[in-house]
Amino acid sequence: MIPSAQERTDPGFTTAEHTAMTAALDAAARGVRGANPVVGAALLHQDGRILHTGHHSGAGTLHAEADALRKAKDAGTDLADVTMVITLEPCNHTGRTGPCTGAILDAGIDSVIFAVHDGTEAASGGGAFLADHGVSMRHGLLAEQAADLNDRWFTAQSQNRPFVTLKIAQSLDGRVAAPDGTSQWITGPSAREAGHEIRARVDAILVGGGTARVDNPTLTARDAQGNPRDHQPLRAVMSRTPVAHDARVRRGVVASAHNGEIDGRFVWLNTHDPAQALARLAALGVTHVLVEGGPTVSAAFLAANLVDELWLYQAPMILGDGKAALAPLPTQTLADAARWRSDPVAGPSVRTLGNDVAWHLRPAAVSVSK
Ligand SMILES: NC(=O)C1=CN([C@@H]2O[C@H](COP(=O)(O)OP(=O)(O)OC[C@H]3O[C@@H](n4cnc5c(N)ncnc54)[C@H](OP(=O)(O)O)[C@@H]3O)[C@@H](O)[C@H]2O)C=CC1
Ligand SMILES: Nc1c(N[C@@H]2O[C@H](COP(=O)(O)O)[C@@H](O)[C@H]2O)[nH]c(=O)[nH]c1=O
Repeated sequence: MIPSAQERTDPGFTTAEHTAMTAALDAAARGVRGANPVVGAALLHQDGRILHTGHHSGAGTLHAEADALRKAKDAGTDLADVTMVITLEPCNHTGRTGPCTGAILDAGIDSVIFAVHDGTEAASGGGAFLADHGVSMRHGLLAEQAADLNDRWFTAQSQNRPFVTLKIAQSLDGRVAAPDGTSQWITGPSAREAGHEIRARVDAILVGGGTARVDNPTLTARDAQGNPRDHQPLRAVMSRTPVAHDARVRRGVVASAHNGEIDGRFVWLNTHDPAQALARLAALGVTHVLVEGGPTVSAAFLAANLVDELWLYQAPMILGDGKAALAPLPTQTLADAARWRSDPVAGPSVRTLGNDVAWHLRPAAVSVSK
């Protein structure tokens, strides 16, 4: 569930519209974080009934508006006297899917309420476009909640960088490897499979040189049987030391679902600066990157405030010594500690996976101008 809707009704909106936006926000939370914002939509009849809701399930899938309209079409719902209530301004461009503005006009919807503007260069202007085509447009309803829902996505967009997901698989005492460097495996099969699901939906996966040297990982996306998944992320190693010629991460892997030229490729990022690494990945077309450690690189991204989402997998194992999950950060006193909060998007923020626990988090600080 999304943080509860604000108690007061926004001026200019009815209670039914308020309820519909709350339903749209809840629907948005069924999506996943990544290259695209999470978005929800509700079709509200004049008589107060919410006819259908829709949500966006990630890059390449139907947008929330189109999802709600598809449900309406499948159910044969009459869309006369219906307002489309959306958490984000409808897009006005053709990306991997068609423009939502067109879908709204085609469906004969003549009234739209959206919560916050889509300020991205490619998708913005949908509100004005629809108004020009005779649709009654209103916005600002539950804008605070809607802006908060995608705060880090807006930040990443404004910084022209990929959305960054960090994954850590640690012991009960917060360690990611034993003193001799062994770490496979700390978490069990279910938690690791969840990690592979993330690998399968990002454009790129990044590790530091230490992980590349100690683990010699493949960084491929695999299913529960160990077979390669259709989509393979670009595999990146961030280090000043060149990556060994025979490193597994350099080995070719075939992505059968071709989403771009970078799929399954390897890239060496010769830098210690996370912002530079992201700029390089962005130039290659990466919009969502999974940072899989190790502790030095994870800490560098956190110190630079460049982590938008964190998946923390914790195993009931005590190592006692070995690598801490994060290299030291500059925090000296509790008041300066970086705060995180449970993420309501993509299912329960805390869940049990086999013997392990997965905790889905996002930075607590709101660092976006709304
Ligand atoms: N359980 C888990 O989830 C995971 C565990 N691990 C474990 O972690 C251990 C490796 O730890 P660690 O060496 O910290 O791994 P890292 O992957 O963080 O690699 C650190 C190395 O990356 C380079 N580097 C890149 N950016 C920076 C930066 N900003 N500052 C300093 N160096 C940077 C340096 O190499 P160079 O000098 O060549 O430039 C540095 O030595 C292994 O034992 C591995 O098994 C690793 C990943 C996940
Ligand atoms: N040890 C550890 C993880 N480690 C991560 O997995 C990488 C190995 O990837 P691959 O060679 O493709 O299987 C390794 O380098 C590190 O990034 N992950 C987890 O989910 N649980 C674990 O216990």
